[in-house]
Amino acid sequence: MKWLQGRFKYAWQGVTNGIMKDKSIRFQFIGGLLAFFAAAILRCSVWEWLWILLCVTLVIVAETFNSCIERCVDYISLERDPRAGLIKDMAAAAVMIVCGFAFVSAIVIMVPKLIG
Ligand SMILES: Nc1ncnc2c1ncn2[C@@H]1O[C@H](COP(=O)(O)OP(=O)(O)OP(=O)(O)O)[C@@H](O)[C@H]1O
Repeated sequence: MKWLQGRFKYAWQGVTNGIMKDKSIRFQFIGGLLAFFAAAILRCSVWEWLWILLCVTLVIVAETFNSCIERCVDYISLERDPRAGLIKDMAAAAVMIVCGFAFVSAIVIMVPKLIG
């Protein structure tokens, strides 16, 4: 049980440090809160809420991994190197792909409610 508490404490530290110290993670958290706010205003169904929750979770997880990879690369070396650039670009691509999925989901769920 103590082991589990320790794990949770360190993971929670990771969440708070991510929000406080990384502007990209903070930005995605704020975006997620806005998505929840929109879902509440538009009276989304339980399934729509779950889909929005999935999108927000995926985006925040992808951004967290992206920031970790960027920091790992910078920790190893701050020198410019095409291999370092490729690693960072691929990590950023993962975020962009997930954001694309979330954007399409938002259009499909929310636009019909806004129109009619
Ligand atoms: N060491 C490096 N060598 C070569 N190219 C790099 C290097 N570091 C960054 N780059 C290039 O610059 C881009 C931006 O990298 P950077 O680390 O500034 O991330 P960022 O997306 O601006 O995130 P943040 O705003 O959180 O710093 C990378 O995607 C990569 O193309």
